[in-house]
Amino acid sequence: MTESATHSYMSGFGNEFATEAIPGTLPVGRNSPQKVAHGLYAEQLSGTAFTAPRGENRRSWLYRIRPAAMHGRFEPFAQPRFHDRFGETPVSPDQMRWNPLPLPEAPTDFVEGLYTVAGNGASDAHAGVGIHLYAANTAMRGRYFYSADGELLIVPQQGRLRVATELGVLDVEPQEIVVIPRGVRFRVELPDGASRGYVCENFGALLRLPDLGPIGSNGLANPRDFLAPVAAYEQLDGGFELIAKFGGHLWHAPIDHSPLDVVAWHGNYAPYKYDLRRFNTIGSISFDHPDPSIFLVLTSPSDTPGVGNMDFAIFPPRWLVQQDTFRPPWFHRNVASEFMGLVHGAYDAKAEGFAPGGCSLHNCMSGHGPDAATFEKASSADLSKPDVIADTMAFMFETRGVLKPTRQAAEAGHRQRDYQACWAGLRSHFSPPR
Ligand SMILES: O=C(O)Cc1cc(O)ccc1O
Ligand SMILES: [Fe+2]
Repeated sequence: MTESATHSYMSGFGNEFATEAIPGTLPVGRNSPQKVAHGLYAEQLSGTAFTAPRGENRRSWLYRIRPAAMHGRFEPFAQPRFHDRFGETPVSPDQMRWNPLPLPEAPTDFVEGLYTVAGNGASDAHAGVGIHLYAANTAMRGRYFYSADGELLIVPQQGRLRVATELGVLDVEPQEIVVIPRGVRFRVELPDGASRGYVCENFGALLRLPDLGPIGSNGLANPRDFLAPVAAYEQLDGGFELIAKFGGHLWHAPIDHSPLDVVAWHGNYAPYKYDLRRFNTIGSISFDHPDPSIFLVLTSPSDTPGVGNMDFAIFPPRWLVQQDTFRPPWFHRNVASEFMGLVHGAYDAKAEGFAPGGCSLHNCMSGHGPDAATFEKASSADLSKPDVIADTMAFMFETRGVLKPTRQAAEAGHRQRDYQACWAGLRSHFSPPR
């Protein structure tokens, strides 16, 4: 177990964990005894099909004060900025970029602050993603949320998050990520007040560590650096609200107690966090800039081998030593679609305009790459010296399907209408031999 400021964690990706806030709560040698210790209810939470292969099978057993079934009737919940209405306008192949989502002035909690940018697939078909931003300034009070549509990969950019979940509490800061499994109920507190970040709602297969192939048995994100919370429960009665995202719509139901009432749990379906600064970055030490798959942290596979429903890659600090090489990302067009965000610092393909908290979208086969200033600089850089890319953390949600912006994102005031101008200065240098 490792200690954070106030909470303990258990380490390892997808382990079979067992944790008790009150010792002696977990049944021994069975999951569902006739009577659970301390008068608790036993409840199974399945994240994969019952019959999924053992290596992919995820479920946890929760021992709780009241079962999750206990709440009032769901009614529609109005939060018009958070939804699955991707591609309401014709999806243009334009490269797109946005300034950071403005921070709210009125009191806004995490759920109220969610803002959908783009997405693909369909949550009810368990394929695709929703990509959202959040900008919030107040803790969720008396309110709990879960998404039945997908697991939530949260990438804070400004401000720490305290994520109190059914399975325990996670403290997360910028340059860390947290993943909340589909269905897990949680509340977000904002210890630093105004906070902003990115969320990938993964409708597809659960995120997992990629295979390492010839890299070997270590490297990239190492399993032991993933941290799951220890059991922590609150025993609270009151007039609370349970908000659900289900089928692309938001719903709320009254609940007369806190659903974060799990005293002990065991299993391998749990929230986790990971510090991106622990990533063991691997790159070229000879020539050429490698494909960004070398920077893969987590992947949600699709049904086609080697093709991700969603890949989460980062562009962390690293040394560049390649010889006879244009060192920054090359110009390219891909079959995959790329949503990028910047947590911290500057990104090595863009000298200007890609601000921390901002985002960009380069869809299937839309040409992109270094801006004109980056190209000029890197084309004449002195390659006899290594370059260090320090103090930076960019990331990419890369998807198999086209990312369709929402109307609000396509028409947003913070969209950079002149984004294409960053390549306008790339002149023709062609001089054929005479
Ligand atoms: O477009 C981008 O900036 C992301 C990216 C980075 C890289 O190093 C190689 C390919 C790629 O798509
Ligand atoms: Fe790219």
